[in-house]
Amino acid sequence: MGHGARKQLAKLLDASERCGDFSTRIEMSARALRIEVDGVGVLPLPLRAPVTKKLIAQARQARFGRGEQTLADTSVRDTWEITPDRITLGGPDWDRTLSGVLDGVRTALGLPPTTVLRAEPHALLVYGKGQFFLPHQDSEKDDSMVGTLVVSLPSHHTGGELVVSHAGRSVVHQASREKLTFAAFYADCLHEVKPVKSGYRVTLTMNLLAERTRPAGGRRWPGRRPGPLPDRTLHRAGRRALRLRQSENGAPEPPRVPSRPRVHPAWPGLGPPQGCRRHACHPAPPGRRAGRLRGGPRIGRGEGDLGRRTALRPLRLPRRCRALRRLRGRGVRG
Ligand SMILES: O=C(O)CCC(=O)C(=O)O
Ligand SMILES: [Fe+2]
Repeated sequence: MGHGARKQLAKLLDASERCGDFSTRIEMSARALRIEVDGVGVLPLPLRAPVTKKLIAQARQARFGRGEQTLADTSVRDTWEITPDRITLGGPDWDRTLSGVLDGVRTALGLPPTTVLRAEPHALLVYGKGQFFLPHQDSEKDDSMVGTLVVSLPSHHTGGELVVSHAGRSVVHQASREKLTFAAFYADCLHEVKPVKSGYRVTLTMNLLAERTRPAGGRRWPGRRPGPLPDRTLHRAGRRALRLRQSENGAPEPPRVPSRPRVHPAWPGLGPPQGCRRHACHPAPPGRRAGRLRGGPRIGRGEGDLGRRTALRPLRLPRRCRALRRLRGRGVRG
């Protein structure tokens, strides 16, 4: 990792010591990543239109989950998708860069230093002009998933901002044209991709997994093998992070809603790819519904302002991750 990148991380770590946030963003040199896609080859970064068009030729319409269904509905999600089994990530500095980013993310999100984060590729997404993804939450594939890491590959484009919201606050992540942009957020955050206005936006989405713990001094716990992060450890970590955020924001504890059954994996027939994460979009409760995802008036293509976004909030609570929701007493899943 270069000097500049190290300085940037140090600054980020320092700043975030004081306050864990629900989303964070880090930029890194594009030289850190070598990304190869089956049928296209190694992607030259920054991406240019001819290569991006080759990616689209290899992609399929992206899907999402709603209730028991898996849908490809371009009024909700309009983007191209390449599955992770067709992507190879590498480069001499990639592992070190990613691990530095994950350290920064862990600290910025207010997770304790004993948490070890891992990022697992989920999909390569290509958004052309007018393409978008309406507000939604990402589902967790297992207990260790705590959030999402979106790696935007550098490309010339306008629009296509990633807007992440939680407890009445929103942050907007605009991808760099020259650098890799890493945006991370907790799994309970509502987020959307605004319509791309020009050019192409290309992202690699990754599941953020909290896999094991290590002692604050950097040594492994004696006698412990790496494995899933114990639930209770994650509960405590998230509870502290949540309290910190709530006391800093003055935000009230979110209301509780009844639990809903889990849904089936969102890739029927295809078999769940490794690291599959489901996308769930849920209409708001009746009475608060300004637009519906199915039937009746629809939300405009990606034009949800904050009010509309609120109206489309999922029927479940903000919660850090599946492991943490027991903290709040409810297993609510879309
Ligand atoms: O492309 C992005 O920035 C985010 C995509 C997304 O939200 C998802 O795949 O769940
Ligand atoms: Fe998402």
